[in-house]
Amino acid sequence: MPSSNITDPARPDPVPFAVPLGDPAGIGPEITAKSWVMREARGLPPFFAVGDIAALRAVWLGPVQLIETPAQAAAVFPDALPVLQVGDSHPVTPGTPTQDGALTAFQSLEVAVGLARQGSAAGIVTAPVGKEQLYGVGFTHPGQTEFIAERCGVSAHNAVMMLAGPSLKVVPITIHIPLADVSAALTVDLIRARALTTAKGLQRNFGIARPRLAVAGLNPHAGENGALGREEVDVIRPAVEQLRAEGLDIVGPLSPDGMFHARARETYDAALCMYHDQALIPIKTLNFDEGVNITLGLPIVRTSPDHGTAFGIAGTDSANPGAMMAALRMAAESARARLAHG
Ligand SMILES: NC(=O)C1=CN([C@@H]2O[C@H](COP(=O)(O)OP(=O)(O)OC[C@H]3O[C@@H](n4cnc5c(N)ncnc54)[C@H](O)[C@@H]3O)[C@@H](O)[C@H]2O)C=CC1
Ligand SMILES: NCC(=O)COP(=O)(O)O
Repeated sequence: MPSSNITDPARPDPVPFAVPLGDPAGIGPEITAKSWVMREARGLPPFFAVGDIAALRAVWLGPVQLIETPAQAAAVFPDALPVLQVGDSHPVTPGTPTQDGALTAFQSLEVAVGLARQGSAAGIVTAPVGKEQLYGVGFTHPGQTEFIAERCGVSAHNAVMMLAGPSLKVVPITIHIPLADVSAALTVDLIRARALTTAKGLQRNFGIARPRLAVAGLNPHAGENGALGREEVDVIRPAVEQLRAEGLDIVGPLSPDGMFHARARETYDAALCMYHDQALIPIKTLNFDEGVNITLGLPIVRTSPDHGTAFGIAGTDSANPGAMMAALRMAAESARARLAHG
């Protein structure tokens, strides 16, 4: 499989990134268009939208140009936002998701992953999808992370969701499952797989030679040695000890409430958290407008803004493109780091 290559000397134009527009009724089209407007000011890599041009037209009057292949994108990009149309065009009302829109989002993701896997795109930067809407049209994965991993032949265990911002990087060990199921889902194997992929991902995508990992407990005060819950004693500490014996620079389980203040954050490169909100609340509090969701452990580059579809503000021209631009920049940096570090 070709690696993500944005500087292939045999190709005169840089290979562009594919941006599946996500739910057409969400803010994905708006933040993609606003990112294109800021392309020079923010030094963004070339990219093309994958989806329904009607979704862009519903929120933006700027220049768009249909392309038939990704190879046409680099030449178009300086003057117009290139769009690879997926399926038929459907009417789009921002803020009102539809089944047709969810199907377009699903198909756009599939197309974009295929283009990245075959090397026609340097990677993918996904705009937000509505998970409830996707589930409604037969999407059987918990999220895009697991879908992309499967299409790349990587098991869900070995694909890691990392949320990364200027102040913090976090990894949820369990992701989109009910809180009531978290304890049963936590195993030494899962923590080990996520930690190893995270360490490798920090080296490969961020150029951190010897990553330092901090592992959160699950219970208040990391369980007080079993008095406030057994998960730390039975699962988390054994996993950390095994990983340390394997050579990882890793500490924990730490009290979750005390590991995200500024001085604590200086002691590690990424925090492994036991469930979705334990990881995402601190990063979104600190870095909402520049937080990036990057998938580690894949043969392709995949990033995304940290936020969702924001249906409530879609069509009001108030969506902040900061996280989308950060996702585009991180995709380009990650592709470069992969070339340098292998
Ligand atoms: N990567 C993805 O595809 C993600 C998708 N989602 C999906 O998004 C949908 C809505 O999820 P919520 O929990 O409401 O989160 P959300 O991130 O869409 O919205 C949370 C709050 O932040 C605001 N907001 C979000 N992005 C913004 C931006 N760029 N500029 C200004 N304000 C912004 C919204 O207006 C809302 O007040 C759900 O269906 C969920 O499945 C949620 C997170 C990530
Ligand atoms: N809360 C993060 C999120 O929903 C992103 O999920 P994914 O669709 O990127 O797997």
